[in-house]
Amino acid sequence: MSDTDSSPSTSSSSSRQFSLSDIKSATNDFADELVIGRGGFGKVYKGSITDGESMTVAVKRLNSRSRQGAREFRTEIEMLSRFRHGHLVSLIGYCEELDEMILVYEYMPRGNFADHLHRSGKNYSAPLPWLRRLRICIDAARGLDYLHTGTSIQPDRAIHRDVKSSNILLDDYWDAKISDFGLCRLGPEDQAYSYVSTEVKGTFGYLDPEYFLTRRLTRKSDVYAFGVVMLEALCGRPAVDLSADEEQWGLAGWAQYCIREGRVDEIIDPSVREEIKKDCLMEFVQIADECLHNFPRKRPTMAEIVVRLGFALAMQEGKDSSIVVKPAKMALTLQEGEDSSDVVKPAKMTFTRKVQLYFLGATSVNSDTRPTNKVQRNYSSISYSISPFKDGAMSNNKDGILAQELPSGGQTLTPSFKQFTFSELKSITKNFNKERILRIEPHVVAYKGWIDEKTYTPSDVGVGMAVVVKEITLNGFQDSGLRQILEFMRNCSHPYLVKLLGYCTESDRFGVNQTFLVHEYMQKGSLDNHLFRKGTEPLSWPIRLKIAIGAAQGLAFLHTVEKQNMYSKFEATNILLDKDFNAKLSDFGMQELYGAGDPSSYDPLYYVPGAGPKFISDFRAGLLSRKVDVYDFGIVLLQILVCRREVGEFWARTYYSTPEMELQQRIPLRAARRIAVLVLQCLSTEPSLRPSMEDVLLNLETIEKETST
Ligand SMILES: Nc1ncnc2c1ncn2[C@@H]1O[C@H](COP(=O)(O)OP(=O)(O)OP(=O)(O)O)[C@@H](O)[C@H]1O
Repeated sequence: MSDTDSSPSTSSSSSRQFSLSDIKSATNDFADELVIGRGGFGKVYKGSITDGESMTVAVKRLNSRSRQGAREFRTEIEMLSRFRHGHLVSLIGYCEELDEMILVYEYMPRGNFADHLHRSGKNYSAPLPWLRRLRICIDAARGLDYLHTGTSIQPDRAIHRDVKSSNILLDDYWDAKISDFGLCRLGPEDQAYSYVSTEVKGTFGYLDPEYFLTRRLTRKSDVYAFGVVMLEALCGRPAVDLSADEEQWGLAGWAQYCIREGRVDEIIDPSVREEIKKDCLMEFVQIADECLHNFPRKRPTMAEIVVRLGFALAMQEGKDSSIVVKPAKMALTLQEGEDSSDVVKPAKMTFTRKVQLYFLGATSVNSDTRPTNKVQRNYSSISYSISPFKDGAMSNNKDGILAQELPSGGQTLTPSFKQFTFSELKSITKNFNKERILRIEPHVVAYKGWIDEKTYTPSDVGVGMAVVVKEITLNGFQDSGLRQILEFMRNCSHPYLVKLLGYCTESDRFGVNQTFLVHEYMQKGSLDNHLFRKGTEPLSWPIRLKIAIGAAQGLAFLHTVEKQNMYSKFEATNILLDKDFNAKLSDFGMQELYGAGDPSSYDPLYYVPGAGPKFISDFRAGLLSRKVDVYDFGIVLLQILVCRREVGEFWARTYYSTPEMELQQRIPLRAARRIAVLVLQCLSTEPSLRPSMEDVLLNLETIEKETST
C-alpha cells in the first residue's frame, strides 16, 4: 500500500465541530501567553471551552506554512475518533473554517515526557524518580499496544509512526497518554503485511533503520521508537544530542554499544542511578535492547513489552524478590530460519531426537522423559508383527491383533491394535451398563471396563488394566473415520498421547454399523474438570506446569509427524490425566467426529470463546495451519494459569496489565510473567509470529527449570 492510497476520510462522528469564534474565545484570540507548546504542526494553546461546564483544553492550530498539512489534520481526527483509550489523548473536537485547521484535545497539565526527562519547558520542576519513569513507559506501552492490536469491540489496528517522548503527555496524576496521530496509518491485522511508504516519515533519533532503508513500515517501527524512548527514560538524554561527543550523538547507537560492552552503568541518568534495582535494570535494558533489534521481526510486540515492563516494575517494587534471581532471556523463536545467535535456545536437538525416537518406536529413549519406561513396557507387552498390508487395508493375525506395515517396510516396531469382538466389549463393559458410563458427547459414549494386560481379554472389575470403550454413534463413521483413526494412530505412538489399544466394528440387527474404540484409561479424567469445576481445589502450580509441559510434548510430537497433523480444535478437554497427573492428549485425528474437518463450517466467534481474531485472521490469510493449534494451546495455557474457562486474546492482554494476577494464582511471579509472554506469543493474531509447539515446549521446560531452582 502506498502513502497516498490509504487516506482516511474525515470522521466527525465522535468529536465535536467548533466554530472559529468558539476557538477564539477559548484561547483569548490565540493569546501568546497561552502558548504551551510548539510542534511541526504549529502552536499549541491552553484554552477553556464551555459546554454546560467550563473545561480546560489544549488547542492545536495548524500553521498554514507548516510542511505537515491538511492530510495530517484529517488523519488525526479520523484516528482519534476511532481509537479511544485511557492511554491515548482524547480529541474533543476540531474546527475547519476559512484557512484555519484546529484540533481541540483534553488538556494534559504536566506537559510532555521529554521536557521532564531533559529538564526543559515550564512544566519541569525536578528530575523524575525512576519508578515514575517506569510507570510512564508502561502507560505509553499500553496505549501503543491498543493502537497496534485494537480490541474485540474496536478491531482496527494502526501504526503511530511518530513515537517519541514529546508525544507522551502527562496528566495531573502522572498518568501518560500517547498523542500526535497525524502520521498514523491504519494497519492490517496481519503484521506480515506492511506499507511501502513513498516518503519516510517520523523523527530523527527514533527512526527504525530498517524502515529507513526499505521504506517498509510495520508496527515494529513503533517498537523501535519506543525502545529509544525507554533509553531516554533510563539515560535522561534526548534521542539526538549534537552537543555531546560525536559517538554519543545518537542515543540508540551509543546506548546499545555500551550495553553490549557491559558498560550499562555509564549510561544511566545519575539522578536515578541509586534508585534502580539491579534486576529491574537488567530487565528494562534487555527489553530496550530487543526493541532496537536490527530485524523488526525479532523485536517484541507492544503486548509483550507491557507484560515485561510490568515484570520490571514488580522487581523494582520488591515484590516476589525471593523468586527473582536474574532475568533470563526467553527462548523465543519468532520466525523459523531467522538468525538466532542472540536468542538462548535450550537443547533443541535433544527434543527433536526424542521425538524421532518415539516416532520410530525405538527401544532406547532418553531417561529424562517421564513416562518412557512405562510406555516401553506396554509396547513390549503387545505382540507386534509385520505383514503385507496395502492401501491402509486391515488384516488380523491369529490373535486378532491388527498388524500393519510401515511405509518403509522395515522391521521397525509399530503398535498394533486388537480387533475386539462385540461380545468381548459387552463383557468388558458389563453389557454397556449405564453405571459404567464415563462421558456422553454428541457422537460418543464412553464406558469404563477392565482387560487382561497381556491378552487384552475381558477381566473382572479392578483386575488387570482399566480401559475406556468408546461407542461411536456417528452414521457412516466406520467407513472413513475408523480407517483414518487407525492410519493416524499407526504413526502416533507417543508417551504423551492416550494410547489406542483396539477397535471393534459390528452391525446391529438393523444392519447399522457400530464402531468402538478401546483406549487406555486415564484415572484423573480430563483437565477441564480440574480447572473449571466449581468447588474444586486448584491444582498446585508445579502440577499445572507439569500438565502444560505434557500437553505441549504431545502437541509438539503430533506436529512433527510427517502428515499435516493438527487438532484444529484443541481444548482442555483433550488433555487427560493419569493417576500421577501426567498429561496425555486424546481425540486427535478425530476431526470427523468433532466437526473439525471443514474449518469453513465454523462460526469464528462461536468456535472457542475469545478465539475470534485468530480465526478471522487465519481465514483472511487463507491459512489454517498448525499455528491454529498453537493459538489454542495458548488459550489452554492461559486457562491453566488462571483456572478460568472464558479467556481470549483481548482478555489476556487486559488481565496481564493487572498487577494482582500473580498473587491471585499463587504462582511465582517469574513463572507467571514468563508464561504471560509465551501466551501472548501463542495468541499472536499473525500466525507466522506464533512460536512452533517445539519452541513452546522448550520455553515451558526452561520455566520449569528456573522455578524449581
Ligand atoms: N493535549 C495537550 N495538553 C497539554 N499539552 C499539550 C497537548 N498537546 C500538545 N501539548 C504540548 O505541545 C507540544 C507540541 O505538541 P505537538 O504535538 O504539536 O508537537 P510535537 O509532537 O512536540 O512535535 P511534532 O508535531 O513536530 O511531532 C507538546 O510537546 C506538549 O508539550
